[in-house]
Amino acid sequence: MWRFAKLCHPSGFYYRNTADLLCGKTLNVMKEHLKLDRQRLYHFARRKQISPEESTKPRRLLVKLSFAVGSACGVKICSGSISVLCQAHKKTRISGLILEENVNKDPRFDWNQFFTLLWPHIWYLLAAIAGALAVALLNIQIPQVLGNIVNVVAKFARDGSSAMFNEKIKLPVFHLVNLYILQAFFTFIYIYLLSCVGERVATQLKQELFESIMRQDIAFFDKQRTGELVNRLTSDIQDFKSSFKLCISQGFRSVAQIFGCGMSLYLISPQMTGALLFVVPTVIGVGTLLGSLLRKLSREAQAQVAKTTNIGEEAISNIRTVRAFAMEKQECDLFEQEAEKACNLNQRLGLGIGLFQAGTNLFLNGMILGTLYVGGHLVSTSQVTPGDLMSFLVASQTIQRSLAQLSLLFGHMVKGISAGARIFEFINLEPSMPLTGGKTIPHHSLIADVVFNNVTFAYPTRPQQVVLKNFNLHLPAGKTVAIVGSSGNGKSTVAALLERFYDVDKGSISVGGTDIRNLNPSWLRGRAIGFINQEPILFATSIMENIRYGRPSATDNEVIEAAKMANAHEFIESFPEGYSTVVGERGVTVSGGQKQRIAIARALLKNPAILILDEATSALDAESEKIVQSSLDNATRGRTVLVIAHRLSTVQNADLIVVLHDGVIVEMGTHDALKAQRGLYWNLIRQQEVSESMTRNLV
Ligand SMILES: Nc1ncnc2c1ncn2[C@@H]1O[C@H](COP(=O)(O)OP(=O)(O)OP(=O)(O)O)[C@@H](O)[C@H]1O
Repeated sequence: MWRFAKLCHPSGFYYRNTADLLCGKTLNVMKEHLKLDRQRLYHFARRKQISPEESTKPRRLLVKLSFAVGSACGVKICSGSISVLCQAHKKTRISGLILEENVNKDPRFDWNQFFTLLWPHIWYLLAAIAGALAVALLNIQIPQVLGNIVNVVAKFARDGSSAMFNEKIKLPVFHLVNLYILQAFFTFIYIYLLSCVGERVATQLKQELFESIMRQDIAFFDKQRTGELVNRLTSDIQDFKSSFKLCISQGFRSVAQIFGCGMSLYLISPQMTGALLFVVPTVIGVGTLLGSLLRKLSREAQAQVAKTTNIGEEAISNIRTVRAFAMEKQECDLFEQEAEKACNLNQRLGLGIGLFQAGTNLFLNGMILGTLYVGGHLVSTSQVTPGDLMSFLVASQTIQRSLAQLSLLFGHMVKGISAGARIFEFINLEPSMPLTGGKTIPHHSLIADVVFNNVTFAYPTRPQQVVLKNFNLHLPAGKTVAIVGSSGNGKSTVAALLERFYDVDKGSISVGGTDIRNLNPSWLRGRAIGFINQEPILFATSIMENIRYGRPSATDNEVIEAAKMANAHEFIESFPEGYSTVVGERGVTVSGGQKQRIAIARALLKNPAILILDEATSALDAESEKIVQSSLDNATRGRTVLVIAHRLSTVQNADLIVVLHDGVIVEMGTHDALKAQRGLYWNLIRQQEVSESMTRNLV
């Protein structure tokens, strides 16, 4: 219970009663019925702004949570009981709803997480801050030394003699040179150390973010656009890193200089200092006011930049489709439009930051003029020396520069904080389906019969459309079962559920007698199941590495054996570079049939007990189909096979053929038995025969 309390809130205390409430039986009921895990439930409660104080009152939390879930589901909830929540779930799919809640439109920057990230580098960071402060201290002394030099010069000018000038001037000049050398040394130290910390932190963030993205559910990728994810990995990390470095280096230095030089000013002339005093609070006040405005604008601009990147990325990665439809101009126009919007937003942001900086500079220059006027008057009445006036001017200019730098930093900080908030938000996303954990079955004892038991499923992004309804299917070990039916009836969904890309809403799927929800998902996908689909994706590396992707520990000989089994060895050997041939991005430099055979070899290398063929030959011409089909015949021997096919001629020899219509099995049997029934299967065969004969006639 205490561990849960800690999970709920970093400080670990607030949620003690909530933990009481959600633990044990209640939590189990919720988890079972609502598919909520603790983290997601907590996140949901947070998104609905249920404050820690409220959550110490269990009943109020529950009522509020029920109302939040209820109103989101369109269910009227009159009491805060768990059973009502469960009823709400029956009417709609709360798991989908919670998923929607996962990505916040306006993420907050988590300072706790930020400091945790910095903690391992604390000594480097402290040393860098100390270096920056040392530079500030040296800068504070410079006006004083310059003042001393001016006083010496003024004295000789008054006396009208240059005797002993060198002796008198030597000491302050020597002091100044020392200050400059030390300043250079400490500048080097803090910039170098800060670069080290900045790069380490950025790399760690990048790794954590990438890991988090990689472990998300497939449903997450159904919703998120690739461009936005890439943007977070690149420009958000870059923005965060540069603003972090700037804030630490210039922030500390500027603040120290403002205070140090402020003290010097006071010591030189309290009257002149008094006039300056009201400037700092004014600048800070205006800065805070403009802050929230610029933050909002910065968020909008960054989101628009992400959108633009996404459009560009999509067009580039699908360049063949773009070219085939002669859509280059439209793509360019769309990109231009979005880039223009991003440009406008960034220009408005620039305008805001520019106005702020220009205003600050104008104000500060006016302040220098005022100082000169008042200072000149004090010198003329001998209340201060010319050296003091010089010191005062240089010190107040140092303050001016520091304030200007702070205002500049302000823009960077705004950008960095919103980039950081988005990065942390994605790092903290908890997938509803873990990648590891659960049982693995030793490969040799895996009796891979597969049973779909009363499965009902709708995609999380489209919860209203139930794709499979009470779907029951038994795939006996070592047999081939084919699923046929017209397009959009849920055939590929069956394969996706068996791979556990999504969890079923109702019912269960078992492999070798074990519910796949209790199996280790990585083992299930990585070892137990092989998957070959219509358009396999190859990586832009060598054929050897592409096949080895099936089992990274495989030796070269094992790779070659798998290629032989997939009828791929011959054509690979015919390439001048053989297995070292690089296939280009997404495998563009090999033909469709060759790509398919490489993919079969890749799947065979796993030696999976179950093989899914999702329209594996439908993209090929008759000639290639024959070769690939013979590779598949090799591949399916001794395995439990699920075939999804459009071309019915390819499944005639299956042990069982299942006809799917609207997510429901309407016919089931062997090819001959189904043909004899003269039902939907027979109709599908006739439709296909008609279209094939029409094609033949056309040719
Ligand atoms: N990721 C997804 N998110 C939401 N809906 C989806 C998703 N994938 C498929 N669907 C929908 O689920 C339904 C079944 O799709 P599925 O791909 O399983 O059909 P299919 O029978 O394999 O079709 P085809 O033969 O054309 O490949 C379709 O209405 C489709 O629009």
